Amino acid sequence: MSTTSHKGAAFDWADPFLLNDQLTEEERMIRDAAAAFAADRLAPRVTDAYLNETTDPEIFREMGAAGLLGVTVDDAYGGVGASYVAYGLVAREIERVDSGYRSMASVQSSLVMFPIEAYGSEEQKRRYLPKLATGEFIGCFGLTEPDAGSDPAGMKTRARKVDGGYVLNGAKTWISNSPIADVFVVWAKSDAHGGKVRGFVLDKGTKGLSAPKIEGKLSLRASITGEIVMEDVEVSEDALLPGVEGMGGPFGCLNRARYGISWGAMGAAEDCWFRARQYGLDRHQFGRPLAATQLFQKKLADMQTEIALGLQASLRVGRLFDEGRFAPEMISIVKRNNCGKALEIARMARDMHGGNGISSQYHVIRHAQNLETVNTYEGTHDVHALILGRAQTGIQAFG
Ligand SMILES: Cc1cc2nc3c(=O)[nH]c(=O)nc-3n(C[C@H](O)[C@H](O)[C@H](O)COP(=O)(O)OP(=O)(O)OC[C@H]3O[C@@H](n4cnc5c(N)ncnc54)[C@H](O)[C@@H]3O)c2cc1C
Repeated sequence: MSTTSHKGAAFDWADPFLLNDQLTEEERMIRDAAAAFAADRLAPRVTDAYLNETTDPEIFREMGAAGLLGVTVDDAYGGVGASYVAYGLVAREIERVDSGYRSMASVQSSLVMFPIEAYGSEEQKRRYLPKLATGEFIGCFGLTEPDAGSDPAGMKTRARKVDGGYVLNGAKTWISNSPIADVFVVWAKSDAHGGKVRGFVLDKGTKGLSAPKIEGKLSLRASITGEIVMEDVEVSEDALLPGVEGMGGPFGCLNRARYGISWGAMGAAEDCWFRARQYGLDRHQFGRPLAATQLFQKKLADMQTEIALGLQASLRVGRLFDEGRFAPEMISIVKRNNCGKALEIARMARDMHGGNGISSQYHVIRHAQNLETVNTYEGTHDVHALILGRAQTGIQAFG
């Protein structure tokens, strides 16, 4: 990295606010392990996976072996027991390669392991968490439905109480990992609990449970997505997550995943920024490098600025998370802004690569396509604006 001395202070163009210095030794070690894993195991596979729309389930086992699943989960259950900042750093390194790979890991850690750890019985924790941590089990999280996306409380999935358990009926859609999942965390309105939303943990192979793949995605193609169809799925009482009732259950999980996404999106943006810079130095037009032009440098400055600010904001929210002082609105700020800025940066990097920018070999268009999804899932850019508008005005504008 080039450093320029100025009155004794060093400026590292790639780390303008010296984020590295603000991390603990453990956080740096976890980040470096994730970076090495991403470079060695993920980067060589991603172009083929993306072009062929294939997801190798083995990646979960490899992530587990590298200690990248359940980063914040208690080590007594197979997790790493590290900080939320460490979790964010892992997301950043994985998404530097591809948002789809980060999605696979985010779902496993924040949307499946977290609710089982936070809301599950001791028996559920012991049964699922260690195998989810090693990647032997793959998890998915079913909240979104065909008619309930931004408004998940409008879900139609129902759990009907029967002797010794429940019968579930309904359909979930756009569910990451579902076609290859062993463990399904699904949310349903339960008649035994006054119609309140409850969480259930279902096992693959249960009668009436299926998870067809959604074909033809032009974004996030390295991460498999499917439906969850539940037709009279009968489960015993011990499938219910006992520790939570109402929409606070799924939102507790989403808070964590969204926070991780705020870091991840910046990882994808950094990859685009670094690639655009290098391309500008290497590519000559009109007898000089593209990087010698003012317009090119202005674009690099915009990228550097947004990424430096975005990472610093995510670090702050992560520290507040670790201190138990976070509010969901803080997460809306960083999820919304970092995803929106990352998408702009990826599109800009695509443009700066000219015609080469549309080739899979240069990676930037893949990031741009992926970030379209990242900007939409886990609360769209606009819905997070409405959450922040409500916080300021006291008026809910959702509908
Ligand atoms: C690849 C992929 C993976 C996903 N993985 C999962 C998963 O693992 N689990 C899961 O449960 N879900 C998952 N999702 C679903 C995702 O969370 C939803 O797509 C998202 O919540 C948006 O819902 P929707 O698609 O129904 O859009 P809609 O809610 O129909 O929104 C459409 C548009 O309308 C806007 N809009 C909505 N309401 C308002 C309003 N009140 N005011 C103004 N504008 C509004 C939105 O901002 C958006 O621009 C995934 C989605 C994708 C694409």
